[in-house]
Amino acid sequence: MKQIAGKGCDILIPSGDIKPVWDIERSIVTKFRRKIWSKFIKAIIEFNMIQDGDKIAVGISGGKDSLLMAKLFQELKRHSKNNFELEFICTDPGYHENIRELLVENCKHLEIPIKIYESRIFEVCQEIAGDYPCFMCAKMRRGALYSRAQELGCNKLALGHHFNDVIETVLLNLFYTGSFKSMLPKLKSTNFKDMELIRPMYFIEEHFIECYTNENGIYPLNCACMVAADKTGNKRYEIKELIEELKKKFKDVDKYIYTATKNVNMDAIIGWQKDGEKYSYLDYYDDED
Ligand SMILES: Nc1ncnc2c1ncn2[C@@H]1O[C@H](COP(=O)(O)OP(=O)(O)OP(=O)(O)O)[C@@H](O)[C@H]1O
Repeated sequence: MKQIAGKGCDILIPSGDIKPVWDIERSIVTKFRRKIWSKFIKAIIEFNMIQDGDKIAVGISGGKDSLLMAKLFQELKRHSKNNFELEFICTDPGYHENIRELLVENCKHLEIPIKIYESRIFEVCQEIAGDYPCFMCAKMRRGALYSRAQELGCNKLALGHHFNDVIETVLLNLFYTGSFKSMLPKLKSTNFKDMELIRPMYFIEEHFIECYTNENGIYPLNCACMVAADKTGNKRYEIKELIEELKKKFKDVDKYIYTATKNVNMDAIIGWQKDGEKYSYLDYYDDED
């Protein structure tokens, strides 16, 4: 499988065989209770992500993050006071047949009742997105997931972005677009009426997702992209490395990057954007006398 993965991707290969599903589920509320389960619950509560009557489409790409997210939601449904329904959906963007087989086998073993929908996303990106297919691919996948979710009567779409995705996004925006912008834990869709996107893994650190995956012998889809492999230098990996380097000298730098997104001091900001409009602090400078 390794030769199918994109260049520059981290490959997660478990050291042992996959454990029985019962053990895997138990590990979430025992060994990984503090580092994974509690963080999942914290995000759901802090950002008020689930309400009675919700029908949530859980996006499963087959990677480590979304496979864990599926198990977390199943566990939550078993214990939650909230009355909500779940659908597990995958848009197959054109995975290699071995990759698709791995996805199906994993979901079977993990008892995730996945619904897989065909699409030609990789093919389309290959044809028309030139040297930078990632942005287009992500947008198309998101659109396809929203459509499927809506067809299934869902009002929410859950994605498996985790804590490291969040802080890497903050730095990517800072360094490569010159803007201070985060990834929000939930947001309303602008294109799909009454649909909301939620990111319940917002506080879970990637390292613990890797530990859980490895410890349970799960072989997830590792960077199943068939398009971008040789085209783009992956900036996200560079940022990941940079954060790791910084952490050697300043252990909590990751926590501080996140905290900064909650502590923007508008009295010390030169300019900002809101609802597509640009503002400058000078617009208000003389009002403050
Ligand atoms: N083809 C897909 N079908 C369903 N959901 C998807 C698909 N691609 C992405 N997603 C959802 O969007 C999230 C973020 O996608 P991204 O491509 O950034 O994945 P990732 O960080 O590699 O996560 P994962 O380990 O779950 O693949 C995934 O965790 C998953 O919830």
